[in-house]
Amino acid sequence: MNTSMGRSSHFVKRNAIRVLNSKDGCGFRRGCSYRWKSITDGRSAAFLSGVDRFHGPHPYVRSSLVKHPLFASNNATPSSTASYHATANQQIVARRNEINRQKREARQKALEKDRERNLKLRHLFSEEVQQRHANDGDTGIGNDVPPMFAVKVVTCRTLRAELKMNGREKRGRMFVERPTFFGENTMKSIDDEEDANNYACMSVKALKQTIHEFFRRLKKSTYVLSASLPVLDQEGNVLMYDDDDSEDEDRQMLGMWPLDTDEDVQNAFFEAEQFFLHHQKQQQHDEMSAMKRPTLIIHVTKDPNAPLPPPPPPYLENLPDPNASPTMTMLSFYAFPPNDGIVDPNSTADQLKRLWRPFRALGRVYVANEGVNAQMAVPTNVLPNFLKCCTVPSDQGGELSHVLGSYMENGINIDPIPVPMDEFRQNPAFRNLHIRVRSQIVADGFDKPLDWQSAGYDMPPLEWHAKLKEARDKARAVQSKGDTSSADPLPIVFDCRNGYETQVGKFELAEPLQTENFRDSWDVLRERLKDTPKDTPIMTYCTGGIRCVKVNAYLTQELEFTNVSRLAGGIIGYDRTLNEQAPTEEAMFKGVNYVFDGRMGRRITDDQLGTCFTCGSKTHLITNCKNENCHKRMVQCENCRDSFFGTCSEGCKTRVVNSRAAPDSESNANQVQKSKGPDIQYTNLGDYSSGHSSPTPPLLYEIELNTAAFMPTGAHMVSGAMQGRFLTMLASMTREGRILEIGTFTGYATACFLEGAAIAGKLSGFQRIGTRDEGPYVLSLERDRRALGVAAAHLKVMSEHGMNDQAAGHAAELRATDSGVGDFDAESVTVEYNNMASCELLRVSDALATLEEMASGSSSTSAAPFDIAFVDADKTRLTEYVDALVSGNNLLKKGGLIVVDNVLWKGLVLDASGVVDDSDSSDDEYSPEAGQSSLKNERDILRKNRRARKLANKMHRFNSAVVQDDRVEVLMMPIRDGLSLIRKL
Ligand SMILES: C[S@@+](CC[C@H](N)C(=O)[O-])C[C@H]1O[C@@H](n2cnc3c(N)ncnc32)[C@H](O)[C@@H]1O
Repeated sequence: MNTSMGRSSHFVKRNAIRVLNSKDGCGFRRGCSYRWKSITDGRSAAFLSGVDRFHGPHPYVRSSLVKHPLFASNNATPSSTASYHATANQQIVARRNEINRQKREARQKALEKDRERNLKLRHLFSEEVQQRHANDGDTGIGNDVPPMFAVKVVTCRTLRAELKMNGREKRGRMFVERPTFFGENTMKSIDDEEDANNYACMSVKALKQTIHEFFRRLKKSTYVLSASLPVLDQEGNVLMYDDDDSEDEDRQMLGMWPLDTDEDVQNAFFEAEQFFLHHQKQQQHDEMSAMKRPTLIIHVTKDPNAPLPPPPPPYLENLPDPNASPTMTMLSFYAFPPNDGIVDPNSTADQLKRLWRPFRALGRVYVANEGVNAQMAVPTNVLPNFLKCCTVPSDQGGELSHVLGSYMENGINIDPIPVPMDEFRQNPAFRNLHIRVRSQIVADGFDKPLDWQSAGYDMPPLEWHAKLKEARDKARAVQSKGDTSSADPLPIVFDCRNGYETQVGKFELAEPLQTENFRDSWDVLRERLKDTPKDTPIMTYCTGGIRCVKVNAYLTQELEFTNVSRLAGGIIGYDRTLNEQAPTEEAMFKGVNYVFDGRMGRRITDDQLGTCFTCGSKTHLITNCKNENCHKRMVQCENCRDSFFGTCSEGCKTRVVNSRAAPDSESNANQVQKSKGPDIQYTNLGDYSSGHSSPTPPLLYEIELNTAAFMPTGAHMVSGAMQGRFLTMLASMTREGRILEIGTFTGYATACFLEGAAIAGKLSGFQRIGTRDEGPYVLSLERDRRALGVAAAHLKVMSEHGMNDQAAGHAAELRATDSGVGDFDAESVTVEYNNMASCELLRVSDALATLEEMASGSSSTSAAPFDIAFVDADKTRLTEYVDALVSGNNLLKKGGLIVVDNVLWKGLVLDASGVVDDSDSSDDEYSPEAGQSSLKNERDILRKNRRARKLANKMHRFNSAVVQDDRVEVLMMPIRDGLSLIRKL
């Protein structure tokens, strides 16, 4: 960029305040990289796709900039955090690569060995070698012996069952090279490595090694080998049989002899050879043997002297098969072991993994020095065993009593209604069991830990229920009759969950702390309680109880309150206890209990406390945006969820639609992330069209979101995805890619034109980057300094990073960090894109005046004529703009195209009457009135707006005039708010 952009003074400050006050935005963390999102305002979201520009912003939703609290501290800048994560990620990736490399090498070695063995076998099997052996007659007894032994290996039933060997592993055949010393009728002691290689299988060790290559599972067991000669059928074929667990004596009776020493092994092969030669003789005699080579049967049986495996711990006795469970049970628990806590969290995590493996449980478990925090799904048929495993004391075989056991406050919170397996598979709360070691099980932000053992009274759910009911009745009495007779003050009830959790459900009388993160609670509590007497009863609750341990420790130890209690087992415990012990009682908790697993929430009562993020109606549903790049958590009603395909905005919806419609274009750098899920059922043609158009580059979505954040009242003015793609297509079809834009705003259409101009330049074979005088070049005129500042930042990102996901990330950072965007205080700025096209943003006081100057050739701004002029500003003077563009050839080439936006003027051109009041000529879409009028969602309301009617009349007059102008040819297209293509003849 060839300009210095001024720091935004007024602008930055204004948004900084918005950040601090923001209640409706949220920064969030996904995986290990921080992602920044802003909640766009409803109206801009509705306008983002460009499908519907008529819908106004929803009054319930305010746009805001969002700042992640992590970055709020002075020393944690986004870049330092990002670099920290980058380093951590690099280490993980390097380690993974190293492991993969080693695996590859080992595999390569094994393949190489296999190949060598196969080659050798093939050679030995070759007719030539067989023939040579036959001719050599090297057995010393004048008969020919093939160079290979066939060895049939049979494993016993006990081993098969114990090692869960499949059919193919039960038995098999391998070929062994006949050792040369066999011809000399001698034994060989095989002790060095070379010998072992040359005489594979001629020692116990070598034989076992070869067997392991075919029967890999045997490695895990202790077994003994014995051998027998083959049994032949009447035609001389070797019979295979299933082995059983014969005792020693039986084995001898069956003609099996043990292979305990190397000598035994060699003798066995020797016997096999003799047996074969004997049969060969017989074959010559009666021509019946089908045995082609010496054959030995090797029996693999469990070693009777192997030590017995230790008995299973009591909790694994009679363990049913967890895979056969028809349901899953959701549960949660936490423990703060006293004294030194968990001394070695890593080994505890390993221990938990090992002990819980047989249960096939899923979930998310955190282990830290301070304790364990678990949310899990356990197959219901093994639940009793699992509970035993976690709770049995050490003297009864329990291995977890030092971390869980009696330290699990309120035991294990078990959801009373198990989830059927089908349902669980469709919408899994967890997919794996993740046991992670963390510095804390609940991040609190304290410099040093408090005493978690001393955290107020742990109030049983029914007592809590009664207390709350009593307080509610008292509060009602005070309200209705002004009865203040009671001496006891009402308790303060704190909902200690984060703001988003309380949106869909809470206890009556509760005051939500409204934090974005748990660690923000301390300031909120200190401020709220600063004038409260220390003996005021304070009751706290959260989802499962763990957060209240910390809150109450803070209230008692730091703020010195004396009458503090917390709901034992949290809302989950309350729900279960009430269901089990007082099912007829009306629950004091209303709505949905938000939970941190795939279910998102458990409905406790039918009350709908939430407000739909999209339409503002009441709902109890909470969800995450289905656009995986966004994933914003939001309250959204069923209707909006269906019409937005589970996404939060038109922008995200289009991304999801595009990504599902383009399953094969993954290699495209601009490809948006592919979403999983069922195929989309399109409900309107706009969605269908988006779904069947090439994906919009990710950068453009971020430009829309930035516009909503930086220029909320004008966010509806951006061209949007559908129109933007159309403009790119038009620009790419020109010969030179020379585009003039009137009305840059935040640079959405400018970016589309620049993209198209670069394509045009490439297709036409331009060798140099375009300039004012020739080649692919976009000139965009704008008078608003703030809009230009935002546009300049966007085009800089595009110039440096392109339009892909990475570029989108940089653009998203602009609104997240509020940096790099300021009022434009230069005259112009030029950026280059793709080594092909350049783009100049020019600040003007009036675009029409600048155009007229350029047309006359007198201006310093003059440029070679353009292929396309996009008129997207100053809608009351369209006739003058078209005039300036078509008279003379300085501005627009002969045959060039003028594109005029908004020619249908929100549909009101239909109503346009013959009475046109010209008195108001100060049109500007980006005016306060325009912002206000677009707040309203219905055309009828617009009809009542005098100014809107006047503008519609003007537009109608322009449309009627231009179609009669014989210097041009017009095609009006009902895309979005109407686009007229006006070709200069
Ligand atoms: C509809 S917006 C442009 C939107 C943009 N082309 C896009 O697609 O994202 C109109 C812009 O024109 C600018 N504008 C209006 N009148 C103007 C004038 N006389 N001279 C220069 N700019 C003007 C406004 O400040 C506003 O930013």
